Parts: sequence; C-alpha cells; structure tokens
Amino acid sequence: MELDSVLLYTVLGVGILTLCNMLKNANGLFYSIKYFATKYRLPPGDMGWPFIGNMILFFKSFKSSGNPGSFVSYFVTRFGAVGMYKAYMFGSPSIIVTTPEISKKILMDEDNFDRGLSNSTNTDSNQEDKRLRRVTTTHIRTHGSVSYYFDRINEIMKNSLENFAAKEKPIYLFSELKKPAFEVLMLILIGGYEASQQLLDIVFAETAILIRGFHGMPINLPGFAYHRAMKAQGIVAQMFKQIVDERKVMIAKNKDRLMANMLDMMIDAKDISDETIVKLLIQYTFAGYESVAKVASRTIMHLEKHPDLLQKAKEEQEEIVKRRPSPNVGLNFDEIRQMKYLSKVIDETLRINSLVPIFRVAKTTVNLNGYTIPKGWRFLTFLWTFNMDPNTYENPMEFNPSRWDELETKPASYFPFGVGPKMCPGSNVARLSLSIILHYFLLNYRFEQPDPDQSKTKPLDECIGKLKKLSA
Ligand code: HEM
Repeated sequence: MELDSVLLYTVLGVGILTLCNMLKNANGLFYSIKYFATKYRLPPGDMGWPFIGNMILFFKSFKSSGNPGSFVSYFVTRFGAVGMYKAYMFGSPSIIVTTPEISKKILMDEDNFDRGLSNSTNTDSNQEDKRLRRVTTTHIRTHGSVSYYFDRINEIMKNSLENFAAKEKPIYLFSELKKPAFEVLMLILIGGYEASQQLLDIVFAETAILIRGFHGMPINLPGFAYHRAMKAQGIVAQMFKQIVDERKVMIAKNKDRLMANMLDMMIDAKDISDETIVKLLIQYTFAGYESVAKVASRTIMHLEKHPDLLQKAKEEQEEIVKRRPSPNVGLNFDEIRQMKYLSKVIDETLRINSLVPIFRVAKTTVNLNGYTIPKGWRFLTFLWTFNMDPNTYENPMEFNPSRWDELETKPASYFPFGVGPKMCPGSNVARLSLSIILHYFLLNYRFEQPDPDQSKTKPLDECIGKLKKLSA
C-alpha cells in the first residue's frame, strides 16, 4: 500500500473514532452542561448515544443473561458505588437508582415524584390521587377483603389447569396462564364476564400490544411498536367506555345491581368522570396483566428444576388436604394461610424474578443525596439489584425458599410490590391467585418439557411443555 493511502486511512479512522466519541458524549454534554457551574451537579453516569441513549447496553444485558445485573454493574464499576447514576433510557434522561435507601426516599415522596406514565391518572393533587386510590382499592386492600373473590378465583384457576392438561400439543405456559389471570383481573375491575365477552377479548388482545409497545423506545411513528401501542390504548379505552356506559344504564335501572368491583365503586362515588374511570381501568389492566402469569410460570419452572423442593411443597399441600373433614371438601380460603412453605416459594420467585423496573418522574428540580435531579427526569429502580445482594442473601443466585426460615422479618430491601403510597394495590389478589394455582399444580400436575432449553427461545419468558395430570 502506498504511504499516502496509509496516511489517508489513518486520518479517516481517527476522524471516525473522534466523531463517534463526540457523538457518544454529546448526549451527556447536552444534558449536563447547565449544571457544571451549579453547587449540586448531576450524578455521575453515561448517557450513551444521542436519542437511543443506553438502550443497546440495556437490551444486551437482558438478552444475554436475562437480568439487569450486568447493566447496573457497568455503572457501579465505572463510576463507583454512589447509588445513583445518570443515563438515558426509554427516550428520557434518567437516573438509575441502585440502593434501597435512595429508592425508598423516592418512592415514599409523593410531593416531588410521580409515576409519569402517559396512561397514568396522577392528578395535580395528592389528595385527589389518594381519594381515587381509596375508592379503587377498598375491595382488595387486605388479605381478608379478597376472600370475597375466593370462590370465583378458585374455580377459574382449577378449571384452567384442567383445560391446559387436556391439550394434545405442548403449551406455552406463560401465555396460557395470562388468560385465567386476566379473567381474575376483570373480576376485580368490572365484576367479571357479565360484560360482553367480545369486548373483553379485544381488551385482552390489545393490552398485549400496549404492553409490548411501552417496553421499547417511545417512537410514535408508523411501523414502530410504540405507535401501535398508542392505537391499542385508544381501542382499549373505547371498549372500557362501552362497558362503563352499559354498567351505568344497568345500575340506573336497579341500584341493587351495584357490586364489589372497581367499576361499580367508582360509579357509586358519583364524582369521578368517565374519562378518569376509563384511565383507571386501563392503568390497572396494564399493571396487572402479565405479572401473576409470569410469577406462576416461573415458580413452576423453579420447582420442576428442583424436585426436592417440589416434593417439600407438595407434601405441605397434601397435609392440608389430609386435615379436611372429608375428601369431598375442596380448598377453602383459611387454608391459604396454612401454606407457609408455599408462601416462601413465592417470595423466593419474587426475589429472583423482580426484573421490571419501578419508574418515577421528578415533578420539580430536586436535590437528592448531594446531586441535582432536574424536573422531568425519570428514576428507574431495579429491585433485582437489591434482591441479589450477597450481603443480604447468601448465594443469591440459588433458588432456596428455606432461606426465608432464617429471616425473622423480611429484609428492608425486599419490596417486590413496591413501597409507599403507590405500592402495588394488587398484591393480595396476586398472592391469593398464585397460592391457588400452585396448590392445584402441586397436588395434581407436573410440567414436562421435552427440551428444557426451548424455554430460551422467543419470547424470552416462555416455557414450552405439557401439563401432565398425575394419576390419582
Ligand atoms: C405477582 C404479581 C405482581 C407484582 C410482582 C406486582 C408488582 C408491582 C410493583 C413493583 C408496582 C410498582 C409500585 C410503584 O410504582 O411504587 C406495581 C404497581 C401496580 N400494580 Fe402490581 N404487581 C403484581 C400484580 C398486580 C395485580 C394482579 C394488579 C391488579 C389487580 C396490580 C395492579 C397494580 C397497579 C394498579 C399498580 C400502580 C399503582 C399506582 O400507580 O398507584 N398488580 N405492582
């Protein structure tokens, strides 16, 4: 090669590298420059490339290891253990929070932070948010209050497992479990399938699209998942509006038709607008759509991988059955509290599988732990980081429900349903649904995977296999 060409290529290479480097730092510079001279700077961090920010690293760490651990470690290793890092995620300048103490400060503080989702019903007044929360959750707030739904949830879960086992072909366990979980969700939200099945089928299908779109980049252009998600949100809103209208007519004709579900309680409150009712129904559907199915399928997979733990959990259920006065008596609500080991199995799954971040948005520019957080910036808390802390949990990667025996009280860093005023209102329904599914699974079924590695094929959360009914 001629000397001139070598020189040309070297200059070109250095030029491209410098340009890439400038571009890579441009995002960070653009957002940080205002705060260089201020007393409190932004937290350290890396805001990645313009527009896409850190999303490539984020998706890569999920894809390769199925956990956000390596993503979070990148910030801790590079910038030190300061507990919060600037980043650019899901189309917004963001702060990644890596300690439970800072997370709790944020999650408990309604004055400075809200959920900031486009489908959220957060009003400008904390008082009004609290009132709406009260109206929408009275029927599910405590373990006792969900007893009202026990019979229906029991029937839904029991029948669903029967149906899955009757299928000739292998099933996608997570996908299949979404259907009964959705049925339970609609029971809590609108009183079940008294509303038109056809409308709810549309809500079920469109919510899947809505969720997929909100998990990616918020690019509202045709062809992008987010754009389709915005359309799906509109369709779900239309379906719920129709259900609200029908329900109002029904109740106006006969007040006795008011029932213990979120929709009827909102209508009965009289001063909640239809628009807010619909938004709340969407918010709950979005939040409760996948979680129970995900935790149930993952618990089943953990137990199938550990036959000794499965046996222990099964024996507990058999003991419960033995204590019944007659073999014809079925599961009852009081027995749920007797499932001590199963409850630890569920906690262990929640510990290892809390993968979805909790979001908040700064309502005003705030000073937190010596750093400035500008108005509008997002916070992302990965519970997984705290749940995998070896200082709290010995061998954190190991699935070991008995670790909870030694933990007299749960660690302050363990909050799978969040903490504070916006903590998950569905936690009691979720725990009840999970206990019922797992009760029937342990007693009557096994999940057989012809090729357990298939669970790594797409979609990531799926496990393919056959639900086999055990012979009596
Ligand atoms: C195992 C299942 C579930 C898990 C692990 C879970 C976890 C969570 C978490 C971590 C949050 C965030 C809390 C925060 O932002 O501070 C949340 C919020 C929420 N969850 Fe759940 N959840 C589950 C099931 C459900 C179910 C079944 C429902 C519906 C009945 C539900 C309804 C909601 C709602 C409406 C919110 C938003 C609360 C608000 O913004 O005020 N969740 N959930």
